[in-house]
Amino acid sequence: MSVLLSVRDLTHRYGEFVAVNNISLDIQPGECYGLLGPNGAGKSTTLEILEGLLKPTQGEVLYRGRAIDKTFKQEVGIQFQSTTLPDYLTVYDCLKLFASFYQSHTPIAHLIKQCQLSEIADKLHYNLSGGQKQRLLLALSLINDPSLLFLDEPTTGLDPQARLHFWQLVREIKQQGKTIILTTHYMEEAEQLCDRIAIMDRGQFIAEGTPADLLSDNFLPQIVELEGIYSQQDFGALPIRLSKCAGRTRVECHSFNELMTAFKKAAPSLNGMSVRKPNLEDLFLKLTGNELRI
Ligand SMILES: Nc1ncnc2c1ncn2[C@@H]1O[C@H](COP(=O)(O)OP(=O)(O)OP(=O)(O)O)[C@@H](O)[C@H]1O
Repeated sequence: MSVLLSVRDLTHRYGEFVAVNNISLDIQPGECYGLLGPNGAGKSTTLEILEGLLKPTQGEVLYRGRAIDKTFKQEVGIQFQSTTLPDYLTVYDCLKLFASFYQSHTPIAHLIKQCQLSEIADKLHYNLSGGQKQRLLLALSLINDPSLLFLDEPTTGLDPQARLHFWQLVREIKQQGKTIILTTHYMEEAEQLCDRIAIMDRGQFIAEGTPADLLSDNFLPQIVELEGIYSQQDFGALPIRLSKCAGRTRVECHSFNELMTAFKKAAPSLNGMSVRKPNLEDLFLKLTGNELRI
């Protein structure tokens, strides 16, 4: 399968400050690729370069093997976090306006149905709720039936129902064969939607791969959290990884049953015990640390 978007040795500086530091990646057709990272990691800068909106200081971006040119703009869709539109436009007017920018476009009725805008098609766009606004921005980004869709933190500020709804929409769009590049601060969102992710920190990629591979490379299969402080000795020679925080012990292990069998002390209290699989939030914190980014 040929690569859709290829990024080589990309660096971007704002003055002396290096915001993106020599990253390379390949986006395959039909995949959903997630760009994750703490505040200030360089995600938006990278995204703007990939969208063709910002010229990198160094490096190249190739779309279908060619440098980004005018045809690229016809083939991509960008869902911005907000868009400035005249107040007097209804949802339908906004779609009509965006359709007029392209020689051919997806039928507006289809987008209204797909993005569940029927009931609000006549509403002024500035009166929409957060979830409705995101659905309109998504519909606008799909107006030219793009092959490649950029979603920049598309569910920030949405309530859980609206977020679940939005995820379903993204899955449907993906099923149509579109390629998606997504940034998000919600690890569950990345786990739900992304085939592959990259975690960025201080302008560099510190991990890249499928969520499943990254989790199995970085964690044992189960995480057991116990009330109280324990040490390796309490579990004999069982291969585990232990960490302690605020009166609790977190144990990574191959199997909960094995862990309990190996336990040398009286059985730990079930109160406050949890058993779960590692997730992307664990991975994110493991790789980027707990320090607040300012
Ligand atoms: N126009 C600019 N001029 C100078 N510095 C900038 C500019 N835009 C971004 N930066 C800096 O570059 C770094 C990366 O910013 P960027 O917005 O790409 O990060 P991000 O990962 O998208 O962050 P967030 O998750 O907070 O949106 C930050 O330190 C930011 O302050």
